[in-house]
Amino acid sequence: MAELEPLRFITLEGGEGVGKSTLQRALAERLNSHGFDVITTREPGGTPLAEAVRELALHPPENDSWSAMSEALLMNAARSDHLEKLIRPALRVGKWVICDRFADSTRVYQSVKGGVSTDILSSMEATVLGETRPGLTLVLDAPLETTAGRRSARNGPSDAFEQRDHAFHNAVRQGFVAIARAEPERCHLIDAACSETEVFVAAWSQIVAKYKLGELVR
Ligand SMILES: Nc1ncnc2c1ncn2[C@@H]1O[C@H](COP(=O)(O)OP(=O)(O)O)[C@@H](O)[C@H]1O
Ligand SMILES: Cc1cn([C@H]2C[C@H](O)[C@@H](COP(=O)(O)OP(=O)(O)O)O2)c(=O)[nH]c1=O
Repeated sequence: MAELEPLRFITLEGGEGVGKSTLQRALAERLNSHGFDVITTREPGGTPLAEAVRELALHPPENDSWSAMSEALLMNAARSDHLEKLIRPALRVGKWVICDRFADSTRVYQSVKGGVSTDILSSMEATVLGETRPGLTLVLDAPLETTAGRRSARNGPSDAFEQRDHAFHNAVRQGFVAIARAEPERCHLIDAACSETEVFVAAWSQIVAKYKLGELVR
């Protein structure tokens, strides 16, 4: 049987401030420069409804918060809309889609938060994604000191939450590394402590290899 081509659907994963959006812009620019049509998008979000869910999920009313189960449902509801209205239609007409965070973020964040079993998270993921699985997932990894520095350079001094939650950020980091190691066919771990150029070169070489772009992009 002929091997199926990987979907031109690339996801970028990793902790906050690791460099996903920066890499997304650079990859889209490079693909564009070779004449490919590229959609860049993010999760939670990417469609008007999913962006509304993002606002709800990330900024609940003061003195209230979502349980991990509610968050997992919200992320999956947003993802379902995003897949249906943006990602699948784009892939169908031959566009590339580069998404800043996707299903691995739910696996990691909602399980680190506790309270939802891996079985439940996996079954939600399978139901929502169906056949639309990323062809390539680039997992950006860097020491927490590096990402904390980048976040505070971006946002100003890190807030009390970030200071307090070293253990949380560490669990998130380990969660992404574990996924990358468990699924080497789909995922590639990138040392994101390097310069922007080095991160880009590592990511681009994975794309060239995975999609056999070879002569097309030289
Ligand atoms: N490889 C890198 N080296 C140094 N700084 C970086 C690198 N990648 C991104 N940055 C900077 O770090 C900050 C966070 O990057 P960003 O791409 O927004 O991360 P994320 O999308 O993962 O939260 C930004 O100010 C960005 O310019
Ligand atoms: C996609 C997704 C994100 N998240 C969280 C991770 C981030 O804390 C937040 C998205 O915030 P965002 O500002 O996009 O993160 P970053 O700083 O990496 O650019 O939502 C989940 O908890 N579950 C999910 O499924």
